[in-house]
Amino acid sequence: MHVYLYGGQVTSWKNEYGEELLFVSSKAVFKPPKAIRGGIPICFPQFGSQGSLEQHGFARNRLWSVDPDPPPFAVNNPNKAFVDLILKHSEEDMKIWPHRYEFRLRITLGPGGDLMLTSRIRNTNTDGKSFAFTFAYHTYLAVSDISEVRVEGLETLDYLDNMKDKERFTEQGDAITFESEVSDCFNVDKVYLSTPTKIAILDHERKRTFVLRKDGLPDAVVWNPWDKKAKAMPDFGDDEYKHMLCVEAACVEKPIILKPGEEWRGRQEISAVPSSYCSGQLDPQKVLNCD
Ligand SMILES: O=P(O)(O)OC[C@H]1O[C@@H](O)[C@H](O)[C@@H](O)[C@@H]1O
Repeated sequence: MHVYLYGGQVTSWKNEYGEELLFVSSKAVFKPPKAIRGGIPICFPQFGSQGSLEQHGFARNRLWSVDPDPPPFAVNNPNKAFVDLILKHSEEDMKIWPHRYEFRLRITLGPGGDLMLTSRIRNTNTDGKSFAFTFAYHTYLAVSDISEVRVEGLETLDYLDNMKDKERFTEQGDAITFESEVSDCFNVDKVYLSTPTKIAILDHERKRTFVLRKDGLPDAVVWNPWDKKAKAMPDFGDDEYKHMLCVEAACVEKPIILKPGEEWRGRQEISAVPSSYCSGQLDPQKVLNCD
């Protein structure tokens, strides 16, 4: 696992065979001012462009620190490998977001190779003011070929379509796939609302299933830029959209509000398992029910 202090960002997560499980663009730039294109950027205190801040907020392009003395978690498992990072308000940032906060991020590699991210965000305002924020773990999963991928767990849910002015739609009954017979441009950019806590991303070609579990984050974003948008992004290769999919545990529709002294927690855990191990016939119910 690799973690950058720049962005507090995980940029590499491998399985026991040394295979990379996260996508990072070959054109990614690992220094300011832009966020690193790939891995797991943290979107805070604003997801997307709805708000006064730059797209996805500023946490992803700030320099975080290693937290020397993190407050303990209620349950601490000594067998896990983890790193604690912290980001605090700066005088400069208070000009664009006038709040004091402490954002603690614990990145844990579980005994089975699972990747867990736990965020604890505390309002440390001294002026008695609450603040509101939206959030996402903008997770870039590495996939063999986007046309071989299926996402399960989001069927029949409502979503906001960022490609259609954030209009609200309801997903049809089937698992989500990423092929388009009608057009060669298939930019997917949807915010699924109030989703189940478990989502499965099946990569048929690689026979790998990512199981994403989340807590404190009601929504889930699914994004792939497809070819036209890929070409327009300077830090993204023209064909790289075929080998990635963003599935992001998020809180977008209803911002989180914290009073001074209050703390919020949001967690995302991903495991990568052989599809057969979990699902047999790639049966969605079996994938979602396995633990
Ligand atoms: O290029 P950025 O700022 O990293 O954003 C990438 C994408 O991130 C997704 O989460 C958003 O839903 C998309 O709208 C956006 O295009």
